[in-house]
Amino acid sequence: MVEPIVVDEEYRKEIEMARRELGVFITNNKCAPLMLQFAWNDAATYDAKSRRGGPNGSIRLRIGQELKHEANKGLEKAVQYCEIVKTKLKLKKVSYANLYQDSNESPRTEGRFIDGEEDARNLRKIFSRMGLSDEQDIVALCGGHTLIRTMYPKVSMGETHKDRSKFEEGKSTNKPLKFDNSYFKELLIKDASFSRLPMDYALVEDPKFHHYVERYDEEIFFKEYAISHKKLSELGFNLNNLDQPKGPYAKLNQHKGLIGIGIASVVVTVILGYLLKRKKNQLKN
Ligand code: HEM
Repeated sequence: MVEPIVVDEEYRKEIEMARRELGVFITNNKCAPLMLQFAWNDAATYDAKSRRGGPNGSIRLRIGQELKHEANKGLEKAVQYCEIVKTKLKLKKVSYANLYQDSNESPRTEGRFIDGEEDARNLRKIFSRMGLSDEQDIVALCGGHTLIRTMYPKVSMGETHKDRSKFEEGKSTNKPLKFDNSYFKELLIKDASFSRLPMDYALVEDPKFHHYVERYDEEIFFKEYAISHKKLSELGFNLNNLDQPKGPYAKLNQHKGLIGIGIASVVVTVILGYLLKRKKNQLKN
């Protein structure tokens, strides 16, 4: 029988505090694109077969290895932002040590990097490896690219395009800080003045992906993005099967799907809350 999960009250409070603080930080520093990409790249290491990797913040522990990979260009900044929040709040329970069980994972995550050059086949391969093989999840989540602004000359907080991107400078959307369905609309226009990643084109060219690109008016996109993002943030957690990886942090790992482990996994949920709130405000005004 599965024992009920008891979440330490102090731990829960710290997670809530971190969530609020990160929300404010992201708004003030206009760094939602960076943080969303950071959260995604961390989650995208998940391997459904071995149940290793995933949205657990372990990306931070592989500085010099994973973070130095070109696919993660400039994401050290996101780690620094998380550190700022962690230090400011003087978090005791939510510790990076929570994540150490994944810290010696780097050899296993080799080959799980993404670089934007992927075609439709590779996109399916990446998401299937993560256990997200449904086309709806793939296209909805890739809608996160509505926030891409790495291609702009100035990205955020003094960074330049070169600090964040290996791709040509250009514009990838008309409104890079606005979370809406314009990514899909602009993909369909096929306007050559937009800079696109090969994976972006794959979404319009593959007939099954195309179906979702066309279908995504703002309402449907938001609804389905929220569902898929929740799945993303819970990768590796199954309440009915707590046979989680063993080791000193196994207990903490069990809480993962409920409140998230460590700051970086909080980022995933904060981002979603932030984006949805932003959207609501936009509709009000
Ligand atoms: C397999 C799928 C994906 C690939 C291959 C991919 C690849 C990339 C690449 C290469 C960049 C950097 C572009 C540049 O250098 O200018 C990027 C940026 C970004 N990605 Fe993805 N991505 C994928 C899926 C996603 C998903 C699912 C999300 C969100 C849930 C996401 C969110 C972002 C964001 C927000 C940025 C912009 C960061 C910024 O402008 O600061 N990506 N992606």
